[in-house]
Amino acid sequence: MSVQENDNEVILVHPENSKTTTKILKYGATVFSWTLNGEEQLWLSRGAKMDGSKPVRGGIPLVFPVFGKNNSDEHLSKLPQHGLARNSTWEFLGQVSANPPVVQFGLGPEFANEELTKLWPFDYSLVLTVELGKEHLKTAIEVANTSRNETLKFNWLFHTYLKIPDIEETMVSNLSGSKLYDQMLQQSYVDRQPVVSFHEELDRIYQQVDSERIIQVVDKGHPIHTVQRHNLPDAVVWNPWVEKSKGMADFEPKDGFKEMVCVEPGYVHDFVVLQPGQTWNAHQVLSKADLQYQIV
Ligand SMILES: O=P(O)(O)OC[C@H]1O[C@H](O)[C@H](O)[C@@H](O)[C@@H]1O
Repeated sequence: MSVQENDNEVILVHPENSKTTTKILKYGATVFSWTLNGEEQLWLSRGAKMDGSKPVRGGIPLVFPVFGKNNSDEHLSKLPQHGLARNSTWEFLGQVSANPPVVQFGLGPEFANEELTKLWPFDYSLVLTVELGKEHLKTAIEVANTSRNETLKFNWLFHTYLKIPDIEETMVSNLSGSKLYDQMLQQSYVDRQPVVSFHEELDRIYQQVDSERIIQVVDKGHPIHTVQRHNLPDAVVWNPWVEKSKGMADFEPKDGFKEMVCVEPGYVHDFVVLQPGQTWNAHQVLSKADLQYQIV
């Protein structure tokens, strides 16, 4: 059996390599582990809450309908940081393919966190599709506006925590020349550095990065993660470093920031707006892959 379901999680094992697996928690439909030939690719905090009491610190939390904390929209401003999808238990919709194994999860106001749904009372339907390839992990989202008369506006983001051996030896490539909003400096500018490197807390929203740009995480000259995006023009790059890690109760060990970097493909520079009956699709594909030097 390549797909197993229990009360809280769904586990996929690749039929051609039992050491290639992924695990998804129904809470948040959070992918919290992805092993490629026995090697874990995602970072998961040892202090992560897996019991539904808090969004998972690590893996791939799903951000919807708002990225960060909104202060201006009448309804979105009532939601906590990063919305309600990561705080809701999703419905397991089942397996849709055997090789590669593909499963789906669904969320709508009828299943979502009740308290938060009262604060953001819109009609929508989300379907998350997780595909475990021999060499990749694809997560795809479809958002439908199921209302008869109201528009739906939202952000989407895959808050992907990637596991790395050493943040100080890590570079994130292929973002050079892109406009960004630096959340630390609270300023927008164009990144003129050839690669992103890490020496302190870094929290940047790269905006409208051409989807042809394949973002890579490079460790001592080797690409250890390759992130391809479809319909996800923005990419947040984040490492909390020393102080911010100390301040997060579920971030363990405290020096765990050395072994993680978040590269978060999303649609956050603006809202996606759907008219009644419309749908929107996007996906990310994670893999290792050869080094791609791209012209910028
Ligand atoms: O602590 P959380 O709500 O999970 O947010 C974790 C992080 O998410 C994103 O990467 C934001 O850019 C950061 O500013 C934020 O700190």
